[in-house]
Amino acid sequence: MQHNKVLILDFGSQYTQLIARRVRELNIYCEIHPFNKIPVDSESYKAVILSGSPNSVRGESVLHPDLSQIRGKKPLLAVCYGAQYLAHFSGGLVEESNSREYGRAHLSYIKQDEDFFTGITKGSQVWMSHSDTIKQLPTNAVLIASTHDVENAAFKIAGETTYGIQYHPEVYHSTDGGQLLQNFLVHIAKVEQDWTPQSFVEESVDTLKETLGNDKVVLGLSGGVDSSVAAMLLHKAIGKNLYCIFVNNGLLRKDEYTSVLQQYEGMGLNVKGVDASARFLDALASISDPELKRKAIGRTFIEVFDDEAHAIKDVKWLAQGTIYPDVIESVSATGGPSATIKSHHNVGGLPDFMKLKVVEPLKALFKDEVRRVGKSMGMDPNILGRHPFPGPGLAIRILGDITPEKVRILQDVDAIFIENLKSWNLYDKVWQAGAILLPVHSVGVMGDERTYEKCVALRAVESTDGMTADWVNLPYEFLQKTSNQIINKVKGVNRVVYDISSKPPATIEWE
Ligand SMILES: Nc1ncnc2c1ncn2[C@@H]1O[C@H](COP(=O)(O)OP(=O)(O)OP(=O)(O)O)[C@@H](O)[C@H]1O
Ligand SMILES: O=c1[nH]c(=O)c2[nH+]cn([C@@H]3O[C@H](COP(=O)(O)O)[C@@H](O)[C@H]3O)c2[nH]1
Ligand SMILES: NC(=O)CC[C@H](N)C(=O)O
Ligand SMILES: [Mg+2]
Repeated sequence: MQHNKVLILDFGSQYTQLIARRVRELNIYCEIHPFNKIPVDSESYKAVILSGSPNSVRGESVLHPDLSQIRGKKPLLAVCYGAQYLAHFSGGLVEESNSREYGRAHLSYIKQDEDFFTGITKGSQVWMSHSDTIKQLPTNAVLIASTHDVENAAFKIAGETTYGIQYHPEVYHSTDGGQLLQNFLVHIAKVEQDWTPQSFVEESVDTLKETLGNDKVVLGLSGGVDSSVAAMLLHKAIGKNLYCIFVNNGLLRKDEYTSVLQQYEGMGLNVKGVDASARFLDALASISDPELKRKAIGRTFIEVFDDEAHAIKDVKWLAQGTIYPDVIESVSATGGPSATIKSHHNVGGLPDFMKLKVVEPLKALFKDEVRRVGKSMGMDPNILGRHPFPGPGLAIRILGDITPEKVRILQDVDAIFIENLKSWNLYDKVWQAGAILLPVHSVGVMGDERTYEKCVALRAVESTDGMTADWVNLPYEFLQKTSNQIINKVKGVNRVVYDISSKPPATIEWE
């Protein structure tokens, strides 16, 4: 079945992914493409949204796509830069605004009987983020909304289903933003809301059957949400031809290797556990630099995987749990190089010598959608609700070099922290949590004796996608009990601290 789909053209706004999420929340499928790479089958999209941009339509940094196949031919919604772009190139006037406008504003005027604003009333809060402003609309444009400071806050082009808005309906602080997107997509553009987890599962299974036929597929299973859901989908499509490999890299959480293997047993999956702890710890011996650690782990994963794949006769495909943010993070609208903050390990990017074709059934989904898809296949909520856990595992939470003793200490500390979060009903309220072993010794006193032992940090963050995050305000009493338990029970630790840094400027992991 061909879905109704919406095209989002990205001009590099920090909010472009949010536009996609809000559209998907309406059960409408959408794709983000760079503004200068409009898909050749653009006629197959039912509506188009132009994103905002850090650039300006004035001067040299203008981003100028050819919209001749789109404009006037299908419903078009232009947000912020998009709206300025429409105005500027259709005879309007865009100028630098006297005062830059960021944050909260309220609609002070809405044109009567305007379908675009059905269900939205004067006073509605909207979120602004711009320094240019549309001083004058094109002559064929009709003003449909204003705020106190921005007269031309929304307009439509007469005779077309083309709309421009200066504010950002995609950010959650625009209170009626979801309603506005629904008005535009469902009522004006008549896009059907047919994108549901059930339909996704049915169609993916059909497509996978067709693509993979009778071929064998190997999948790296981590116990995490993404690879587990990918495994279930593939299992539905190809059954016994799916070979899952779960690697113990010696850097998993306490007892995770056995508990995850047990969890998978109940799901009917064909999972092979490979205990490669010694190989990973060897590869990491005396390495302290974070990037070198990540590289050593990535390399060892590939070696282990290569060995295992060779043991399966005639395997043709490698399946991966890649999700949408992984895909779009690597596409930059303006093509500029972005800085490497951390080399994320992935069993992806396999070297050519492995000669496997890659299949990625979740590559169009956001994390919350992956969870919904898993739920619709009846998967264990304990797997779906798990906090994300990085592939390099505890290696990037042990600052400095790694020894089996340090791994054991951190596993014990982490287990107490996570167990307590669960028993205090805090686990599901936190997006990700873990402990970090610091390369610091400090003086303490235990039973009247001087100690000189290790210090651990606890970190718990809230986030939607890991791109930005804030530390969680955990109850003092919880922190008090947890710290006490850790120091009393884990030998070698005499001090616990709590990380109160947001991302940015810190990252979630310490390495
Ligand atoms: N211990 C492991 N054994 C086998 N494959 C692994 C292991 N750790 C990671 N991988 C592979 O690396 C991929 C990337 O890991 P990542 O942590 O981003 O995703 P995930 O574990 O599936 O989900 P989550 O983000 O919820 O942890 C996984 O999908 C999996 O294919
Ligand atoms: O599979 C992974 N391989 C990695 O190399 C890796 N590094 C960080 N992470 C996870 O990504 C999210 C963002 O982490 P940072 O703020 O530390 O960059 C957080 O959820 C991290 O746990 C990784 N996941
Ligand atoms: N958020 C945006 O799209 C901003 C557009 C333009 N760069 C401005 O500052 O007005
Ligand atoms: Mg993981």
